[in-house]
Amino acid sequence: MTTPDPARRQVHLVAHFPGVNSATVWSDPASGSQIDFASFRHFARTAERGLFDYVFLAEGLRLREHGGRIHDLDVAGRPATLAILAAMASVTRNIGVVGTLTSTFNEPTELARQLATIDHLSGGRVGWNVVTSPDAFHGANFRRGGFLPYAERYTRAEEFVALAKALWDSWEAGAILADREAGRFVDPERVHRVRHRGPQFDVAATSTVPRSPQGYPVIVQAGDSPAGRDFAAANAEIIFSRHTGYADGQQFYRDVKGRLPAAGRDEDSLLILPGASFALGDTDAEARERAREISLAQTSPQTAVAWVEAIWGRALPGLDPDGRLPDAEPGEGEQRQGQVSTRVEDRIARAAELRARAEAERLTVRELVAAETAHHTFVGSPATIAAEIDRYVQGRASDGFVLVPHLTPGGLDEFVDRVVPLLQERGVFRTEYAVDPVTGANPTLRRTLGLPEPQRPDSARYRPEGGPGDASAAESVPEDAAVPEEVPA
Ligand SMILES: Cc1cc2nc3c(=O)[nH]c(=O)nc-3n(C[C@H](O)[C@H](O)[C@H](O)COP(=O)(O)O)c2cc1C
Repeated sequence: MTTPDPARRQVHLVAHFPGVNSATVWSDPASGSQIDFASFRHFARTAERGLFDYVFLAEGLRLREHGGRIHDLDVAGRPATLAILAAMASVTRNIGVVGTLTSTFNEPTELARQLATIDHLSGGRVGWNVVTSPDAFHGANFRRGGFLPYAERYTRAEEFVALAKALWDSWEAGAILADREAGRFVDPERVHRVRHRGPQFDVAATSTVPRSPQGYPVIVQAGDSPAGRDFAAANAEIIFSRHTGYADGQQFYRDVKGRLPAAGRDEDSLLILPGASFALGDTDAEARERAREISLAQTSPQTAVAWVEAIWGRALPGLDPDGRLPDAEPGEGEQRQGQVSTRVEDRIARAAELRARAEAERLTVRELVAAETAHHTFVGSPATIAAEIDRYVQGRASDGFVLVPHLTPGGLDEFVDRVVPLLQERGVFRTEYAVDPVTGANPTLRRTLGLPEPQRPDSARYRPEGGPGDASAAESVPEDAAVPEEVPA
């Protein structure tokens, strides 16, 4: 084990709890529960043993459906994010805990309070992955039903995050006096009400929670459109991306980092971490064989048929997973709901492409689906995978990876045991967390990530005599600053 080499870009690693979905091999005898606390504890502690930056949860607000029925790969459930973050924080000490929570269906004051609370309980180790949620299928879960028009989802996200930050910043340092002699606990002059009027929210709120040890939770974003990228450049400190190819990753990296100067930010204030899966073996050949086995295990006969039906947009009764693709042409219906990746623009062209591949490679339906959905980013021996991760980071194709193992909860263990030491030997991965040598205090998540702590806005902005500050930023201001009656559009 060597110390990190300051001349080389450092790798960031995130552990994505796999739960149960189409990439998880739940039928493997080594697979455990996706909901028992023991699974979350094992996974979070393994990631902490591997000195990962944080452990991560995606969010699914509604069980997927296929052909109007619950899609079985979601039946096992998707437990709620905040409770799991708190639980994982309580059994770890230094690693960050980051959860996905939609800005489309939550309310800012309540969500800001929940996140700030866990940020305090964990010693400043929390992050929030702000997503805008995919569609009206999920929207039907909520009070207003339906969905927002696409563009409005990002304007709502902007307003949501601005309001959350105003609340998180609304307690000044030193607001808690705890002065026994004077009998004063809080200095009310230093706790500011936030008055916000905007197209999405009209709120007069006070935060019930002081600023956290890292200021406020780290903001993560996952969304790929130009609007999503602009939102990230203005608001996020991390992007969870889908761009796992090397050249594609470099292009995405340049694009997003190129948007930062317009937002007054520098390159290192935003980290780009694509999702990645891996198949390890003692040798590269053994790893390739293992990757093939995993893809086949991920594609049960039922999964293969459901995948083809989702592309074909219709039920295909009698389709043999060990036989050929159907002769019938695709329909126009939506067979699958709640899964963005199965939507197809031109079904007939896609069907022709699949038929051509199956014929050329002499593949059965199941083999074809396994080949089409195989998405291991890293396949090889520990040395090969460590070298590959290092290449991506030095080549600015990413700042590291969000690793998604195929087994819950033990799928990360071999990566921690076999690949992490090799990254450390290369001098590109930490060999310890930055625990305070005097107090023993844990590092905040921002510190672990090497991100600057957010500066609290100048207190003058919070006082009537200081004026409202920048009027263009006055959509979300403390109530005791002058607030315009109407927020300019
Ligand atoms: C890598 C990645 C992960 C995502 N994870 C989630 C998730 O866990 N839950 C969710 O509701 N949406 C998730 N989304 C969806 C985004 O929030 C967003 O709704 C979607 O990508 C459409 O926005 P876009 O057009 O800007 O990409 C994810 C998107 C990406 C790219």
